[in-house]
Amino acid sequence: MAMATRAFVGLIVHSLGNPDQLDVHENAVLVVKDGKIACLEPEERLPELIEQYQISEANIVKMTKGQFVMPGLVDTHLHAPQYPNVGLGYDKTLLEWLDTYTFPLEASYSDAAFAEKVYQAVVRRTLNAGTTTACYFATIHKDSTLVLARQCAAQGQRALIGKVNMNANSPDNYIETTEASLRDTEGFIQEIRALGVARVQPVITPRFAISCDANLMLKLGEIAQKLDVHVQTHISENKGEIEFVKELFPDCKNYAEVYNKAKLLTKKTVLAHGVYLLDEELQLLSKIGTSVSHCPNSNTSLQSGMCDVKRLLQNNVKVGLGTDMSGGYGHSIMDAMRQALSVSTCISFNKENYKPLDFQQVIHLATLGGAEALALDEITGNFAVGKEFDALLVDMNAGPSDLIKDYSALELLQKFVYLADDRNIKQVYVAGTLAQL
Ligand SMILES: O=c1[nH]c(=O)c2nc[nH]c2[nH]1
Ligand SMILES: [Zn+2]
Repeated sequence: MAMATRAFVGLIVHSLGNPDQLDVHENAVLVVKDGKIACLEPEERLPELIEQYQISEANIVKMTKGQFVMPGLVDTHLHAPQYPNVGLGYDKTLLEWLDTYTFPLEASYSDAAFAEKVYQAVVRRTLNAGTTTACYFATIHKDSTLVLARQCAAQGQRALIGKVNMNANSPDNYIETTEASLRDTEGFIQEIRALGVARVQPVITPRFAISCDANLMLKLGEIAQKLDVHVQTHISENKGEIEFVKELFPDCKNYAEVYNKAKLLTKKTVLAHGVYLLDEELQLLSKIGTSVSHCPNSNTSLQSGMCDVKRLLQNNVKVGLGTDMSGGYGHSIMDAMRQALSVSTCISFNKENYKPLDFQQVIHLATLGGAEALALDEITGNFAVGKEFDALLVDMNAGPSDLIKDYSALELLQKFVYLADDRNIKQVYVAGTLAQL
């Protein structure tokens, strides 16, 4: 059945690429045809557009006071298998946290039935919080990672999905040989592509430089190049981690160089955290077009440190937001926006003339910034004509917010950033299809 052509009428907000200033249309009409943005015009043109696009009355969504449409949220970094641990285990820092809580849980995804139960819940929970695009780490298990891909396909989430690679410094019950790691990675890429769902794609996922030896990383870099696949990993999250990487790779002048030597830094690579990246590393990322996923909740919860997003942006590094669940205790990019603001404010306390992030900038990072960070910005991230309609209908009359006076469009957006939760997300669309929440 052909997809209905729809019109959304009222307040429409998105980023055109300038993080400092959103593009706000107070009385607008957005037409969605075949799941894509057909036009964004002033409301006066509604009668003509109804005629031109043959839009039926039932497919005109008129927003009321307090409601608006914005692009869907992009989670550039989260771990689906860690969902059962969300909210647990923040008494340890990264390396001990991995050994104590995370690896034992992830090892249990050799059981695909367990994976099905968790992954169904993760996709549902994140979609319900407005995450229309998610970039997932799964585990080393190919078959249960495919379960996650099928869940995204079935529930209608746009996703990059990574079978994790780990052949070093890992527990005996959660490690793979180089041969198995490469075979299953290529097999996974073939099988996920065979699902034939364009919005669900693979991402090559060496866990981090501690869990993979140089040979495995180089082979993965070559696969990424050969098959034109996205890449994700972690970098410079924690001081102990950075020291260990230095010991393991004494010939590399910094952490980014380890990945660069392995051909893992590309325009389609996203690196999680980057709290302690050096200026020379930022210059390299900027030159290549590799991005950083900023995960403020995780960086605070695991006591990793404070990432200076302003500095990344000033160095022309692409940045998106990530929950890093369960390193972070939140599953929601609404939470990530708030935590990004808090961390940026804390950084400003120790710096002269430092202007912290503001609410418009975090909305940009959560939408178009995230899409750019995942190299998906030709498809999603804002309402440019021809992009897929990944969007939220937000209602600030619900949940924790009472609209007891008249608020301007920018005030409503501020309230969204500081107050909203899933009760404010009335509808979620991915590629024009309404998700069942
Ligand atoms: O926050 C993190 N979560 C993880 O699972 C992980 N693995 C390596 N480095 C990591 N950092
Ligand atoms: Zn992570």
